[in-house]
Amino acid sequence: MQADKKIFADNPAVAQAFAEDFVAWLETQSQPKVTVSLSGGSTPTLLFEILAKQFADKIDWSRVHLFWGDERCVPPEDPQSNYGVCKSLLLDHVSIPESNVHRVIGESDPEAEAVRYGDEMKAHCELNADGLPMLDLLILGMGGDGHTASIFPHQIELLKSDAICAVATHPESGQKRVSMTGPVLCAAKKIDFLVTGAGKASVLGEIFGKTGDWETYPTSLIESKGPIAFYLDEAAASFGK
Ligand SMILES: O=C(O)[C@H](O)[C@@H](O)[C@H](O)[C@H](O)COP(=O)(O)O
Repeated sequence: MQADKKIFADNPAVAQAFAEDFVAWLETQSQPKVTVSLSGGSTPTLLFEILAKQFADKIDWSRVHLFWGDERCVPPEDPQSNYGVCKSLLLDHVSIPESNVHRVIGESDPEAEAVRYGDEMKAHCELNADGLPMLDLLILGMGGDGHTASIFPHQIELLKSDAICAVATHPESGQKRVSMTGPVLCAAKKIDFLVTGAGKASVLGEIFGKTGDWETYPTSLIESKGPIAFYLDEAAASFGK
């Protein structure tokens, strides 16, 4: 994996820096419609708050179309819902048209929703030569087991799926998720990982050093024709110490 590492003091500093870079990047995008896929979990919550508090009126939200790299198969009011968390921290505080928010319908049947969401992505994203949706920006997180989106090590074959989205299962809880698959993640024009906390350091060290079990981590195998950057706090980046 060829990736640029941007290291900041702590999670708030990562979120602030990424928010500023995101706004600056948006200004470089000349296309009328910009497609952005958000990560889930806890890491991006600070970013959502900063975008809502500091940048609500500095972004032309009418241009921004939001997707989710993965979603838990729960209704939006469930605290586990990635969309639900983003709605309460960001979407309810900015003037983004509802039609620009492409949530995974977590309360639907997972297999049917995986198909529907793939179709929605194809309808709203530019397609590459293989007919895959090409996101302008893909924001990803990484779990302590090296998973990204909801592609976990025990289902690493989802990195090669020929479906746009697939139903994944959390290895401990068994929770079903709808996740973008590897080819779609890797089709993105630009990929930014937000990874913070000491719990991610050892896996990151294996990934960047190509040591230990690095090849078993889905995050290791995310490639892109465009730039990949890791926004890290010092705790996550402490593998180099
Ligand atoms: O739905 C999800 O959980 C994710 O999208 C997942 O890939 C997440 O980014 C990582 O598990 C990191 O989660 P934390 O930010 O909570 O550490």
